[in-house]
Amino acid sequence: MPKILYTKTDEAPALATQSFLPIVKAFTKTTGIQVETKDISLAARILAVFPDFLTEDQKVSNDLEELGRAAKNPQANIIKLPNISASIPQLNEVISELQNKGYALPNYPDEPKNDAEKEIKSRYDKIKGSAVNPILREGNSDRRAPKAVKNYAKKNPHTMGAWSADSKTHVATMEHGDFKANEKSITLPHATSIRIELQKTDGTTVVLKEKLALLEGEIIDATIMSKKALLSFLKEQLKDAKEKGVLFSLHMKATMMKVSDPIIFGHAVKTFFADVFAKYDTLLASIGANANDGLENLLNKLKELPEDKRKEIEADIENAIANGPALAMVNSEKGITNLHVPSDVIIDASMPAMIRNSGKMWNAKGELQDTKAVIPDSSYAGIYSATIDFCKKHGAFDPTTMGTVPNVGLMAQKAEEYGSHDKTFEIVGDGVVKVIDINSGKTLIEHTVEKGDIWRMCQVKDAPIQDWVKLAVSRARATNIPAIFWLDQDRAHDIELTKKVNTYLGDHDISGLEIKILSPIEATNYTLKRLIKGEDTISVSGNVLRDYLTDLFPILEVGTSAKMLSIVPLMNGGGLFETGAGGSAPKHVEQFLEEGHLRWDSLGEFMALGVSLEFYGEKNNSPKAQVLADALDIATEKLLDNGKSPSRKVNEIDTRGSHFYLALYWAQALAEQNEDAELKSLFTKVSEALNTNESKIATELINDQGTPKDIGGYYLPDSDLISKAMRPSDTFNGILASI
Ligand SMILES: NC(=O)C1=CN([C@@H]2O[C@H](COP(=O)(O)OP(=O)(O)OC[C@H]3O[C@@H](n4cnc5c(N)ncnc54)[C@H](OP(=O)(O)O)[C@@H]3O)[C@@H](O)[C@H]2O)C=CC1
Ligand SMILES: O=C(O)CCC(=O)C(=O)O
Ligand SMILES: [Mg+2]
Repeated sequence: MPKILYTKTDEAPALATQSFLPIVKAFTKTTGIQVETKDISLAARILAVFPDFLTEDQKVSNDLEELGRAAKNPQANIIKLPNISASIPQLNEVISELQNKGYALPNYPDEPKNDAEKEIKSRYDKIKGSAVNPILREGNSDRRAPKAVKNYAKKNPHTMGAWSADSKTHVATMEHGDFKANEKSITLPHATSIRIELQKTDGTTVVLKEKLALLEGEIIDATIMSKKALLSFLKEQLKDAKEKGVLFSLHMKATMMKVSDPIIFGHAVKTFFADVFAKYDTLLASIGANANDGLENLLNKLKELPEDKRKEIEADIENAIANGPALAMVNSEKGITNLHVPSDVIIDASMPAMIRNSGKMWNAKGELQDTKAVIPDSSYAGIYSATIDFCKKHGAFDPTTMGTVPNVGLMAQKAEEYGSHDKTFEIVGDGVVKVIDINSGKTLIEHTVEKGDIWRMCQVKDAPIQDWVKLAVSRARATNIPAIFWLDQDRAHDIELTKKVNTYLGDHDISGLEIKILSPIEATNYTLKRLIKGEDTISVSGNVLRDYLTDLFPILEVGTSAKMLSIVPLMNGGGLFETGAGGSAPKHVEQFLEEGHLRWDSLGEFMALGVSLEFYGEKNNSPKAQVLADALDIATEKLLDNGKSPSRKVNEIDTRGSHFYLALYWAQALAEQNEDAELKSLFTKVSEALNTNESKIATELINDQGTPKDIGGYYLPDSDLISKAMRPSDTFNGILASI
């Protein structure tokens, strides 16, 4: 029996699910469509891999593994909500919450002392960071702002901070010694297996990866970030930020690049607090303080020291903050800086937010200030400097007139950096890292390295590239919009990819289409020039740029990436429908717990459900599914037009109210359609009941706001408490139950 698999995740989206899913189930039930939930929350993913530490009734199924298998099934129909990609501080928090709830899980062993601890660490390391998306993404991505969303933004523009030509905001990126500069790439002429080893100058060899099977036509590349070059770059930038009087901010993706980026983040922390680390080096090591986990972790670890010592170090830290360049703040009221938690500032969302805010970030006084955005690796930093330069010249973008930039992104089968963490290493000693073909014994790629350098290898299989080119051509054809491949002829990897793009474009009829290959900086300028004229341009990009561009353009165009339609046509024939393009917005939970108001916008869920139902209808020859999908589309558009999206302020419509209005409009559209008499008659009654009770339900939902909420936990909240909190209208619940 075909099903729609709906994911239960974390934080705000998981709260929203508790209110939205009962509506979905009530509406689909009558048509025989089954909607099944799969729990891929961070807590469930941990419990699933530690059964040996749990009692029988605490054990849970491994839903992520099941979903990963389902994604390869031609029948797959998966709705995927954003989930937490956990940093180490988040991992420690969830473990401690679960332990307090009676789950006898082991601690995360930062520095494992024996084989048992190594094994535990390796289980946790697989859960850490972006551990869900790469497993489900068995296809490339098609993300765009639907017409209704774009039209709504044009009529109801979000605020955009003005830009001035003399803004001191800029991007700082490395000019040598980084991943881009050191990249080497090859395309494999035939399938083989490789071994990765570090041959140290002292004559010993460390095997970094025993064996990795590669397919014919697969592109691999390897590169290093030189520690020395990075440290001198960071030092220079700190000095320059102070001299120029701009905020120092670091923008990384410590979640997705879970091995490399926390190390780079840690170097920034150690460079900023160089005096503190020099003075207390051994002491800090003895309490297990790890700069890679951020300043907050360091401050927490200090609590293990005698009070006078703790105070002394805290004073030195404060002193360093006072004497260093001003730091960009994540929360100025609480004193949380850009260097506190590696997962607080995530580049895909943080850079667009800054650009939308006149290129400014918050300083310690809670005021906006020009910023130095430090993005150490220069592979992709240029797209942000080009956008910033563009804004300095042309002023802020105007949502009422600007065009749109849909994206076709290469990501299938862990393409490009996604998943590269199993092939990323912090080098333990000087020497040479070699990628060796096990069959021929030949060295395919080698790099001379120094202790502390970060070496990383990425792969892209051939079939995903073919699929990506095909998707790009089909989107260009369907929309008649120019499609630009963002590929850099100065990067070894992109040169290999370009050869394939040129070959595979030959497999398609591209007559009459405008298809170009431009470097990321050229592509940015080309796209932005068109954008301000109201012209649309498809960006066809690799995985990292897919991530960056699908927050950048949505945030500028429609105010948030939550409103994106995000489709992943799976290579085996199924469909994965991601909701929005953004994250799990932890700030929203905080507000919900304090004020009982949830501002999560579920538009992404509404649209994902729409395309999922449509896909269900086509796959299973189910006209009823199509009727539901068409009615949902009408309802979503009406919701936008009538301003029934969640407000940011307490005592105004929130996520729950917005779900109610979706249900009301969905029922109305089903009552008004004439394609399915059975659905028409059923939903005429539902629609009448919802209409009659509209103001009563809306009032019940608003009246529930304004007081703190207790949901019994953060990572593993109590499902009864959440359900109670998210479904406070008895009237609405009663009508749903009657369907
Ligand atoms: N696909 C996935 O599974 C993804 C998961 N993540 C994870 O999400 C977490 C937070 O990531 P971060 O990069 O900060 O990105 P977020 O997208 O969560 O946050 C950026 C800001 O965007 C706005 N926003 C995003 N989604 C919505 C929504 N549905 N409704 C209303 N506003 C929204 C909010 O702004 P404001 O509150 O100012 O209105 C929010 O603070 C991390 O754990 C990260 O790993 C991130 C990206 C994708
Ligand atoms: O997997 C993740 O951690 C983030 C994914 C993401 O940001 C995206 O796909 O846009
Ligand atoms: Mg993203």
